[in-house]
Amino acid sequence: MEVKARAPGKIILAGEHAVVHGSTAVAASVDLYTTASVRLPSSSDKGDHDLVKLQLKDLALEFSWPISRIKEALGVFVGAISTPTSCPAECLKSIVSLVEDQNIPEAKIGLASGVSAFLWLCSSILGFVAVDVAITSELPLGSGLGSSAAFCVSLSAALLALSGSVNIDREHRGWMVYKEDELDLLNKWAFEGEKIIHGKPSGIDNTVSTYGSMIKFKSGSLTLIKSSMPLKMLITNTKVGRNTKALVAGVSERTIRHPDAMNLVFNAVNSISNELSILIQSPVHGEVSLTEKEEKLVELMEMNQGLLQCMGVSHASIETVLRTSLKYKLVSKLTGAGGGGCVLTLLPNLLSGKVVDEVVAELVSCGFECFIAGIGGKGAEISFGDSS
Ligand SMILES: Nc1ncnc2c1ncn2[C@@H]1O[C@H](COP(=O)(O)OP(=O)(O)OP(=O)(O)O)[C@@H](O)[C@H]1O
Ligand SMILES: C[C@@](O)(CCO)CC(=O)[O-]
Ligand SMILES: [Mg+2]
Repeated sequence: MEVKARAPGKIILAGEHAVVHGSTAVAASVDLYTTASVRLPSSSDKGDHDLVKLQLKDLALEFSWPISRIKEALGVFVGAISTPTSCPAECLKSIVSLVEDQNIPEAKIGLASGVSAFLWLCSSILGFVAVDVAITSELPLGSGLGSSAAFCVSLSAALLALSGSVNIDREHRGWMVYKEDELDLLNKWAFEGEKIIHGKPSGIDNTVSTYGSMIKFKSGSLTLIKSSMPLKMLITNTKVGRNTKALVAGVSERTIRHPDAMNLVFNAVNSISNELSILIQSPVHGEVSLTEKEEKLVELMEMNQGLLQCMGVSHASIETVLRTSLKYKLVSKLTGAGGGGCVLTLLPNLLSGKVVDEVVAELVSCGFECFIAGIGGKGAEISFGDSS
C-alpha cells in the first residue's frame, strides 16, 4: 500500500525569532512543496520486508535500518503512540546512534537532524514495521523557507494515513485534505519532528505548512487571515547555508545577556506584526489607497529588518540584498531564521517589469538566486494511488 503527502514551505512576513519568545508573527504558505511517498512493502518484496528505508531522492541518498536494530534501540521508548509525544532526551541519544550507523558524509551532516526526526515520527506513528519512504522537495534546504517543517508535515501526513488513526477515504483518487481534527493531529506530530530539528520551535512553520493560507500566530495559536491587497514578493536566496537551531539558540543567549533590551525588541516586533496583519486585511479603495498601504507595509518590513539586526540574525549576504534592492527604491527583509538564507523584497503593484528585471539581474550577478512564488495557497494534502 502506498500513500503520498505533500506540504508547502512558507515565508514569514513579520515576526520571526520574536515569535519564539511569545510575540505575534505573520506567515504565508508558498507554492513550493516537499513530497513524502510512503509504502508498506509486502512480504513478496524480497529483502525489503524487514527494513525501514528513507530515500532522499534529490540528494541521491538512501538510509536503511533493520527493524530489529530500531526496535532494540528505541523499543523501551516508543511503539505506535496514539498521541503526539515529545522525543525524550534518552531516546534522542539512541536515535543519534542509529543515525551515526549511516555514516552521513560530513558535507551533508545537517541532514542528521532531519533523519533523526524521521526515525522518531516513523516509529512513533507506525510502530516497528517495514516501511519505504521517499522524499522529494522543491524547496531549498536550510534557507528560511521552512524546508524542515514541510519535511515533518509531509512525512507525518503520509504516516498518519497509513497508521489507521485517521479517517480517510482510501478509494478517492487525486489530492485530498484532512478534516480539521486530523489536521490538528498532523500539526502536533509535525511539531514534535520540528522540535528535533529546530530545538525550540515556535510552531509557526509547521502550522502554516499544515493549514496553508496566511496566518497570524502567537504562543501556539493561529488565526487564518486573508490579504485584501496583492502581495508580490521577490524571494532572493543568498545561498549562504545556515541552521535554524543555532540561530534560535543565539537569540535566546542574547536574551539571557540583555533581557530588558531584548524584551523591548520582541515587543516592538509584536506591534509590527499586529499592525501588518491589520494593514493587509483592511479594504483597498483604488490605486491611491493601494500605494499608501504598500508604503506602510514597506516601512513595517524595514523596521522589522532593523530589529532582526538587533537580534543578531542578519548577515553580510542579506545586507548586500538590502543595499542592492534599495538602489531600485525597493525594501527587503530576511525571512525565516536569517544568518544567510532567503530575503523578501516587496514588488509594488505599479512597479514596471523593467525595474524587476534590472534588480533581479543585479542580484543574480552577486551570485544569488531570485524567484517569485505564489503565496497563501494550499496546505498539506494526501493521495492514495496515482496523482500528479
Ligand atoms: N527534504 C528534506 N529531506 C531531508 N531532510 C530535510 C529536508 N528538508 C529539510 N530537512 C532537514 O531540515 C534541515 C533544515 O532545517 P532548518 O530549519 O535549518 O532550515 P529551513 O527549515 O529550511 O529554514 P527556516 O527554519 O528558517 O524556515 C536540514 O538540514 C535537514 O536536516
Ligand atoms: C526563526 C523562527 O522564528 C522561524 C523559522 O522559520 C523559528 C521558529 O519560529 O520556530
Ligand atoms: Mg526550519
